[in-house]
Amino acid sequence: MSIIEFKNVNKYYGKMHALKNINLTFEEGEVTTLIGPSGSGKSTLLRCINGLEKITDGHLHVFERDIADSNTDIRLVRQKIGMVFQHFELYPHMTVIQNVTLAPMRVLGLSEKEAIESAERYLTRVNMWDKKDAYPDNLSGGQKQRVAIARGLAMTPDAMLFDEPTSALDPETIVDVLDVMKDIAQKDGMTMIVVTHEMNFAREVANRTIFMKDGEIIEDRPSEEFFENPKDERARNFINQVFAY
Ligand SMILES: Nc1ncnc2c1ncn2[C@@H]1O[C@H](COP(=O)(O)OP(=O)(O)OP(=O)(O)O)[C@@H](O)[C@H]1O
Repeated sequence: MSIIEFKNVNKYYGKMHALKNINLTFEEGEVTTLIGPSGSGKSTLLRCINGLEKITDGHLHVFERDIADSNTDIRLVRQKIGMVFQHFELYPHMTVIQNVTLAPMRVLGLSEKEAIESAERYLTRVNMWDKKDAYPDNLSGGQKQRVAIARGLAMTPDAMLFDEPTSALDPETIVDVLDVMKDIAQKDGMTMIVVTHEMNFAREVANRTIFMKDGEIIEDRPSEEFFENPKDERARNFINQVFAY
């Protein structure tokens, strides 16, 4: 059974047709990258999955719940799906450990002791336990993003969405974040959907690559095959451009 299912999904922002008749399914344990030029609808597609954007028409089921149905409790869906944003979205007035323990205590009902134990496990995993008492403003972008990933993992999600997680980072910190993501994909078998411009991550870590342009899915194939031989000219041009330097 697919965990995410798009059927004839359209999304408009006013007159802008951002997603055009999307039909897609995602399976448990898959690592998928969404790639394509700026403005092709990648973030919109990702954000529809956890209800941050509303679809205009069509059907979208996530963990068997109809996302477009106003009776669906979107919080239950979000509990199962972690989200990592480009700009981290950490609470600046809270320390690292407070950021990571907040939702597990409030939403999952963990005691403080349990939440701290869990935070230790995940912050150690992303090599940030030694910074547990630091405030986000005193961390590099890459460190903040690793905390954001630990915060997502601490909710023990069934899937994780990443929206350009390395686009706002200095080049020297990108690799640390990608290594953490690779580790989660390979050791945990986490279901991951990653919007990224990091083609080497797409090629080497993701099982599947979806290439989008102008709100449409142009190619959707195993990453190895896709990068070996993009079939569509638009995909070929894109790949040639991004690997040109
Ligand atoms: N909140 C919004 N209101 C109006 N238009 C929007 C909004 N969000 C996105 N768009 C438009 O929808 C289209 C798809 O945007 P989206 O951010 O999904 O693309 P993307 O492929 O993720 O691009 P990028 O790689 O630049 O982040 C773009 O033309 C964008 O300008």
